Amino acid sequence: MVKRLWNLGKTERWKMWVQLLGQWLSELLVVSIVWAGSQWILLDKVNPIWYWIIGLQLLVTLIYLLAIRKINKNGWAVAASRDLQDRYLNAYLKSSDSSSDVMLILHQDLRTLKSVAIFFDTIIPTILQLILTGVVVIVVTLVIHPISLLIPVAGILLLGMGMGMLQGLGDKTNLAYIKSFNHMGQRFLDDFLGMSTLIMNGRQHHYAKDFKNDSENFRQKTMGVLEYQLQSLTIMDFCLYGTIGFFLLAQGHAVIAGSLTLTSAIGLSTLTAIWLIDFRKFGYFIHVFVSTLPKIKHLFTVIDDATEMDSSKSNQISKVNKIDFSGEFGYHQTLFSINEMTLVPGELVGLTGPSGSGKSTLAKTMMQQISLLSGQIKLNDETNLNKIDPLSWFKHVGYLGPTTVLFDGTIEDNLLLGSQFPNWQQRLIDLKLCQFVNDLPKGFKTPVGENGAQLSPGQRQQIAVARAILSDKDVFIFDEVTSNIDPENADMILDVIKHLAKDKIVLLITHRLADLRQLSKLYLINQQKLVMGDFDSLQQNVPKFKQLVSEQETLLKEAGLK
Ligand SMILES: Nc1ncnc2c1ncn2[C@@H]1O[C@H](COP(=O)(O)OP(=O)(O)OP(=O)(O)O)[C@@H](O)[C@H]1O
Repeated sequence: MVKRLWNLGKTERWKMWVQLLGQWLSELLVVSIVWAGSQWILLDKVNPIWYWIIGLQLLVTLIYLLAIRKINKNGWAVAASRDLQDRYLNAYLKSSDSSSDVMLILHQDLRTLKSVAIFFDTIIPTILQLILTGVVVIVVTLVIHPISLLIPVAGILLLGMGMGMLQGLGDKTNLAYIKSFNHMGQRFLDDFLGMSTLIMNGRQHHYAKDFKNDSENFRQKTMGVLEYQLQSLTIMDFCLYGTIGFFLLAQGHAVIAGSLTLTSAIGLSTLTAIWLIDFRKFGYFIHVFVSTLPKIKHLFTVIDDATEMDSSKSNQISKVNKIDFSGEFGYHQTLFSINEMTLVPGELVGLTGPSGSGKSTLAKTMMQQISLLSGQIKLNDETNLNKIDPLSWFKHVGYLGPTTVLFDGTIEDNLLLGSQFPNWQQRLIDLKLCQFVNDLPKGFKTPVGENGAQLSPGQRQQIAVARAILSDKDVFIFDEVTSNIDPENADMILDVIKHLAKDKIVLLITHRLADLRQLSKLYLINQQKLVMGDFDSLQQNVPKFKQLVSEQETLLKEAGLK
């Protein structure tokens, strides 16, 4: 996974190398100045090589700080984050349905996308800087006083062991914290939402006690996490600052013993201290990074799933003239099966059945949101739907469900979202759709309000149907579009759908009696099978259909609508 992250934003990666070089040389400049300064103060003369080293470091540092840093700032981090974001969003759009669970995951993923930049602008440069300084420390120490190298190496090993031991404890502490947080959140919400019921029943004191216990439990778990984090910091500090202290003592001892000059001891100590302080920074960043890793892994899973889907669904189609269905439909278990069903332009086909029988499942399968359990949906007698790229398929198919989605803007903005019609107003007149707009003072420029709040449900549905029709697809699926609106608007929309079906493939999913009566080709999901007929034949031959009809008639009578 680290390799995959490394490969993101490749073309801009050189900017990180420039940034790294600038940062690294400015860090080493401090060491060079201290080392040369100590020679100047203690020996009254400076080795000429320092002039060259300091001069070069100073030049690079100044160029970096004054010119490059401004232009180059985090160039790779920005490009790599954008690269990951593009790949993720592309994959997400290909594979999404818009259920609330998916929206929740999307929110989490977007947060991860924001936080992933730390990898490119901080963690990688810190690791590389650590390696570069490490090489300098090793080479210089081996040349000047090899035995001194043992101390930082031992300190780093000790640090690794300490952090490794804490890791296991950390997972347990974090899990306990998350559990108590979830529990507390649920309890709080339950109590809060049901407060008036609790008060009416005089039970608020009992729940207050529960709530108090939960908060105490939560407080303790939170303190546990804080304690653990402090312990980790203490161990890191103990190992690294302890190593620096011990190194200084050892250097002092070497100077007294005469095996090291004082100026070399000062130089080596400064260099090693800087290296160990970088380790301290790295320890913190890696902790942040490790906790983000599972979330980043999820982003790559979404991307990989979509890539896999892409390679198996690479076909395109120019026009849909025929759709044949055969197979089993459902989520994990078969809801119903189809032996044979064909949709062609020129005939309106209805689909009905009891609630939960799987009508919307068929629509979702056609929209490629779920897969067939077995069998196939064949297009134009030649291509299997599951081999068609979803984005290409959506150019040919339009779905409209019972819930209308309108966007804050004018009626015209909403109608023309996906419009292919240059002469769209004439098309609406021909269809006798959205005629209510003529009575509005601002006509098509009337604002609809958030999600169409300024319009009636029937008017909203007319706009949604009109928008679907103006997008000029080959195939239309209308799922209960006449169900939740007044009979007058529902009749008008049914007329429009019938008109549309004269030259388009149209499937109307409905249980509304007035619709069912007018459909000459009607499929009923009955006992997990599809039965075909028209209103009269189904009523005669299928008791379940007869029952559905009589239930609806009773409801209509009770509502005074019949
Ligand atoms: N995402 C899902 N995962 C698993 N099962 C689901 C999912 N969505 C729906 N179902 C189940 O599939 C079955 C059929 O649902 P579907 O929405 O297709 O029925 P329907 O005939 O359209 O019903 P209605 O007329 O009430 O809208 C139901 O039992 C439902 O609980």
